[in-house]
Amino acid sequence: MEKVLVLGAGTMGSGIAQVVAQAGFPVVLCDVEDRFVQKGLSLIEKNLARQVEKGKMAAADKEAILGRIKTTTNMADGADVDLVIEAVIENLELKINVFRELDRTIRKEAILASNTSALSISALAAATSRPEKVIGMHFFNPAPVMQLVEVVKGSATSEETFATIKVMVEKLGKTAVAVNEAPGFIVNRMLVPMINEAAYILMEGVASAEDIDTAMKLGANHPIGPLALADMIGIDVCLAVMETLYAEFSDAKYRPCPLLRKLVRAGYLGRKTGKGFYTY
Ligand SMILES: CC(=O)CC(=O)SCCNC(=O)CCNC(=O)[C@H](O)C(C)(C)COP(=O)(O)OP(=O)(O)OC[C@H]1O[C@@H](n2cnc3c(N)ncnc32)[C@H](O)[C@@H]1OP(=O)(O)O
Ligand SMILES: NC(=O)C1=CN([C@@H]2O[C@H](COP(=O)(O)OP(=O)(O)OC[C@H]3O[C@@H](n4cnc5c(N)ncnc54)[C@H](O)[C@@H]3O)[C@@H](O)[C@H]2O)C=CC1
Repeated sequence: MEKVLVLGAGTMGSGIAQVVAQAGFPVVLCDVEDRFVQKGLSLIEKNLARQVEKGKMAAADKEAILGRIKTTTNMADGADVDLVIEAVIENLELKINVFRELDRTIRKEAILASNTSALSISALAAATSRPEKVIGMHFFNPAPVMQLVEVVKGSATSEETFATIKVMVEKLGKTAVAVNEAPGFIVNRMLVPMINEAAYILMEGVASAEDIDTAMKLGANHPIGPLALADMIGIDVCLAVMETLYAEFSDAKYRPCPLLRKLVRAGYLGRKTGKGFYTY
């Protein structure tokens, strides 16, 4: 693996680009508009500056990492990469279109990976002429901190592609777990229904947001409470995961909490919009 294109410079794309550049690989970071790319880049700069301030990183290393990140709004600037990590919004139709375009634009030898939270890798692969080179590479938020990457095999993913990505995950300093495609993979199938249940507890007036979060921090030793976590993930992403689980399993136990929908409709998506279950 020599060069990587990260598509989408939001919460995850920016964090993933940082991880890849920090591991020494050149990165092309692409989003649809320059202001989104610049926002992602400034997030990376802020994270690296914090590491320098804490004495955990040399200032020269920060500059070297930033020097490895090239920004663009034109996917074709990454045409010669070895790996694409797609991190655009969690919408199947959009991702299918993106994979169709990637397949046309990026050299045929490249692996096309998706950071999708819950969607079908096989559906994305079917939009390309190289389904054996399409795979899930699911990072966790915040990507620079969280150790896990779920490596998700779709119906057509080859063992060679899986092995290459597993080695890449190790080079990024992370731990891979192997997943045979299923809605929500491993973590989100358990974690997001828990967040959904916390939203129901709030909606039913059983407890306040603060008390729900305190309960799970002190009663279950979670690092942050489920509602604060939802704000960190993005309430739109949580809702999209629940909708995928509900539709794919056709099982009422995954029904999305109406409060999630109400917050998303209001534009209260969490930290990224300054308001969600909490105000920032
Ligand atoms: C939706 C999906 O598809 C999948 C998902 O991602 S689900 C979400 C998975 N993530 C989680 O469950 C996260 C749960 N929360 C946590 O683990 C912790 O609260 C946390 C790591 C996020 C923050 O830890 P904390 O102890 O509360 O705060 P803090 O002391 O400020 O941060 C700890 C470290 O993380 C770093 N950090 C925190 N937020 C960060 C961010 N957004 N980006 C980069 N680094 C960050 C801090 O700089 C700090 O680094 P050092 O140890 O090097 O100093
Ligand atoms: N937020 C989280 O905690 C996690 C999210 N994910 C997944 O990662 C993906 C991205 O999520 P976030 O970063 O949270 O979303 P986000 O909303 O923060 O960022 C998405 C970015 O994609 C851009 N985008 C949209 N269409 C595009 C296109 N055609 N080409 C290039 N860029 C495009 C948007 O402009 C935006 O900047 C989703 O699939 C999500 O489910 C995975 C792990 C954790």
